[in-house]
Amino acid sequence: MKNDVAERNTPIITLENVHIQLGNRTIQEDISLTVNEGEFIAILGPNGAGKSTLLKLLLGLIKQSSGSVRVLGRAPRRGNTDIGYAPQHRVLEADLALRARDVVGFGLDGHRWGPGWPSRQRNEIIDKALKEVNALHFANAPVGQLSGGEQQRLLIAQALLTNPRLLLLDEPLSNLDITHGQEIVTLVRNVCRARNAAVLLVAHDVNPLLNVIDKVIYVANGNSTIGTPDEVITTETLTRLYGSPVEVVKALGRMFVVGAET
Ligand SMILES: Nc1ncnc2c1ncn2[C@@H]1O[C@H](COP(=O)(O)OP(=O)(O)OP(=O)(O)O)[C@@H](O)[C@H]1O
Repeated sequence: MKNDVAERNTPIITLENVHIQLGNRTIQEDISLTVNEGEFIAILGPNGAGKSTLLKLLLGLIKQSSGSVRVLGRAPRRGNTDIGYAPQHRVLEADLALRARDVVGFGLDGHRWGPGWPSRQRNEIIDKALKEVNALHFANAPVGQLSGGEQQRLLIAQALLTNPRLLLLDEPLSNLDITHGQEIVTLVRNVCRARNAAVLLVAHDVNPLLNVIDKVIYVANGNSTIGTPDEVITTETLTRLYGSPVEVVKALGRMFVVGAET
């Protein structure tokens, strides 16, 4: 079930006519959008379209060349504890000796309960996050021996440590099969609803997310648009974004984009 409309009227992110240039490459020509409190949004688009770049912009890791960016009422800044971020993740080495709870604890480094606080509070915060992602039972396991889905849950726990109002998840479903991907989607949906946090989740396939997301941001060929999946994932809209013929096929409650590298 999606979020209640009444909860979704406070802007958390506002981009106005934002142009992003990296080196001599234009990543976004003119992106404008608003994300409201508690919204669950998928960021979609082909490889290299600029999905991760959009997250980096919100994190203050890169800067727009023109236009206005507001996140939680301010210009983006590094180290904003109101934002939880889980970067793109590759499966960890099997012989990595760190425990799961140590990996989650890295999310506190640089914050109030960082490594200088080997305290009860630090452990309580880590345990609370582990519980929220249903990972307490493997808290002391060597992280390299955990499955891709279990490792992904740890990254989400890490991102939750500072009680963020905005969660940015970069491809949390990559490397997961359908069942484990669905577990992560349900988990993120529950977190989003329980905390009324906005979530931006980068993905390659909208289908595992169709029943839970409020909107999609689709980026392609330097262009972007935001709306519900039914508004955005259409032959007409995607052909305009890509600047070349694209066909959207809908079957069995799923959406397929044909004619573009997705
Ligand atoms: N510092 C840089 N200078 C020039 N180009 C860059 C720089 N950093 C990233 N890029 C380019 O920007 C583009 C967008 O990268 P980004 O990682 O945002 O894409 P993405 O949509 O997340 O891709 P993927 O789905 O493959 O992860 C890529 O073509 C990348 O090579």
